[in-house]
Amino acid sequence: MRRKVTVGTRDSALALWQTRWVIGQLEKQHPEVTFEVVEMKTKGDKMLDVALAKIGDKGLFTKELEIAMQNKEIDFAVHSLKDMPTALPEGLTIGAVCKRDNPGDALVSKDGRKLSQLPRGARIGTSSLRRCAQLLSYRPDLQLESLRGNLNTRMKKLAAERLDGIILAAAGIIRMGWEDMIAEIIPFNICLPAVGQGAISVECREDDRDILEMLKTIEHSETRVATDAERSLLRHLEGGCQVPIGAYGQVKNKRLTLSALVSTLDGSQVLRTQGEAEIDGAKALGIEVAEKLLTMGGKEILQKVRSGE
Ligand SMILES: NCc1[nH]cc(CCC(=O)O)c1CC(=O)O
Repeated sequence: MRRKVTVGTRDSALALWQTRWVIGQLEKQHPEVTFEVVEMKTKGDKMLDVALAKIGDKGLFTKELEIAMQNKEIDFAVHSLKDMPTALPEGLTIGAVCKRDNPGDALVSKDGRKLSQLPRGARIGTSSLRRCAQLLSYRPDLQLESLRGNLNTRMKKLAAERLDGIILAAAGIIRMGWEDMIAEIIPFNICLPAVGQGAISVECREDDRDILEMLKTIEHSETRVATDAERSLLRHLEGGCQVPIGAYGQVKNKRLTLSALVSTLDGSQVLRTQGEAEIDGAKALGIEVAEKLLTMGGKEILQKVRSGE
């Protein structure tokens, strides 16, 4: 085993927290190894004020790290699985998917009100098409305002822009130590999470045996299986950030379930379905549930959203 390992990460507070967490776990098993952290800015970090759906680039938060990995400047990179494209660049692989934290979306509101208690026409900050569509479907009176930036920036905008609330991934809020600010984890029947939400992933070179071996110690097989199903669904729908798509996989009693959703941007049409399979059938289940959505009318919805109608 090598003595020194170089780890790439974005430089946001959340990314650094996640990277330190991964290194902390690895150090328990490999006290002889020194981990050196290399902070990098990705294109997504340089365009933090632009709506993701408008940039529409795959690998916005990963590409620079991936190039550094291919060039052997870093040995592995720590990501939020949610930010990873479903197709990886040549020669790279996901060496570990770690145990998922709370996968839900959380409401942080002005005076701790829950979603159902917000006044009519309340102004809610989120730039995610998936969150907007589902919130509008539940409460068409809500006014959704664009909200981008790192978690710190978004939290500050709650007060600065006098919003009634903002929606963020629960996992991110909890990792930053702001759990007390969560008014409500929004139930999945109202807002189904993004593919991979709440899971940290580690990407590395697929031929780097030492690193692959090392990463096995932080792999969580149930999270891997669940998120494999979600990512397979997203790949089949050719999702990305331009279409409201939600999915949540879960392993219970050695069975895998996958719930999924496709919606129009305004939440006027929301399709939901689910499926179940053995745990070794994650990829096939993702495709099966995606196909179900497409035949239920998802095909027309995807066409509508993509053509900008
Ligand atoms: N899109 C940015 C992003 N990527 C991962 C997380 C949260 C952490 C996670 O899902 O593991 C967030 C913040 C958010 O969506 O509020």
